[in-house]
Amino acid sequence: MSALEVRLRLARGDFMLDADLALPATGITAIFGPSGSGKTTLLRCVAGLEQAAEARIVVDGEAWEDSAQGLRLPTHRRPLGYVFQEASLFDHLDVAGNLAFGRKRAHASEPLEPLLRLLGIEGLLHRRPHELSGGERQRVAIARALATQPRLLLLDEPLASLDLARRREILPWLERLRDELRIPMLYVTHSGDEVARLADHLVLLEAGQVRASGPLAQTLARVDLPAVPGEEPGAVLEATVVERDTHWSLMQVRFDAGLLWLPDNGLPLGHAVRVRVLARDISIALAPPEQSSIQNVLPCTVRAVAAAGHPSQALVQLACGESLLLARITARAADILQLAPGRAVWAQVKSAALVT
Ligand SMILES: Nc1ncnc2c1ncn2[C@@H]1O[C@H](COP(=O)(O)OP(=O)(O)OP(=O)(O)O)[C@@H](O)[C@H]1O
Repeated sequence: MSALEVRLRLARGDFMLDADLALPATGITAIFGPSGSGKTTLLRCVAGLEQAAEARIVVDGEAWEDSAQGLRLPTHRRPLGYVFQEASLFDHLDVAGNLAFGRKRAHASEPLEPLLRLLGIEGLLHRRPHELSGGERQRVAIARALATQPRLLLLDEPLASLDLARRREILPWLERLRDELRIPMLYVTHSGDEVARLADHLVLLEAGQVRASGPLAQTLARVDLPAVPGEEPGAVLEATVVERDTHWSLMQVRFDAGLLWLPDNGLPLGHAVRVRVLARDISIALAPPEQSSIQNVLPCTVRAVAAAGHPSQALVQLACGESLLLARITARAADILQLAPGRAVWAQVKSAALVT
């Protein structure tokens, strides 16, 4: 049995949302897809703010909605937290007042201190919302959503109204939530960077249909999924910082099957990182190159080859140990190299970056 079951069918004019998802009990599930694909509608249905013609929503064994049984809990009886794009805090209350709001009705009695520490807002309790930066406001909004001890946290583009600097500031806090909270989080986003950095599980929506739902790394490396406009396909590797070359400002990370040099961003040795390698930054050779400007060369096996949008392009899935990579090359090159599943090749990684 899955910890979070979401089955929905809802028609709205030409738009039809049709989802049947079994999602993990903890961690961040990113709901990703183009504008208008139904991401917000899906979240609103889970929250009971929108009524689907057919719905079955089960959280940790408890049915919140089951249209076949005539069951539908109203929103206020669903133990969930909801975080919106704009932090909707009460201006007339300070942070402490905002956090206290709703706790009584939810019978939430656990102390707030661990939550304040988790989001780094212990020092902000007596400030009013207008005395907070955008990033602090959003951290308080997340804390308020969690203060009622929900069984599910919904986040609808929580970083979309923040500038790049504020987004970078808040991402580490979201990573801590992902690693420490024991409830599922559904996280709607437009941003491939946020997906790569935060998600454990990825749901890809297209025109109301679920095109993919699966663990992040495997799903990002699929060659059969539609391109999301404005997003370059690419894979994510879980790695650890193992060495640095201060002379050239580089650091080396180890993933399960090899090593990569990346621009040094100062993280300490031993630190766990996610590395994003875009498909356009990988080229493929049949033999290890002897003299090349490319420092990162990995032995791989071709797993799949598929058309990639434009007829001149091919997308190649490569297995490197247990990890998967994606390469975008020309269809002509794929033909000349006779790339087919099982072929041993060398992936030259032109550039890889930490997800920041
Ligand atoms: N209140 C509404 N009344 C009628 N149609 C709506 C309403 N809200 C959304 N829609 C339509 O429902 C579909 C799904 O919208 P939804 O907001 O869920 O998409 P989304 O993936 O969250 O988009 P975005 O990323 O732009 O926020 C779209 O076709 C949209 O035009």
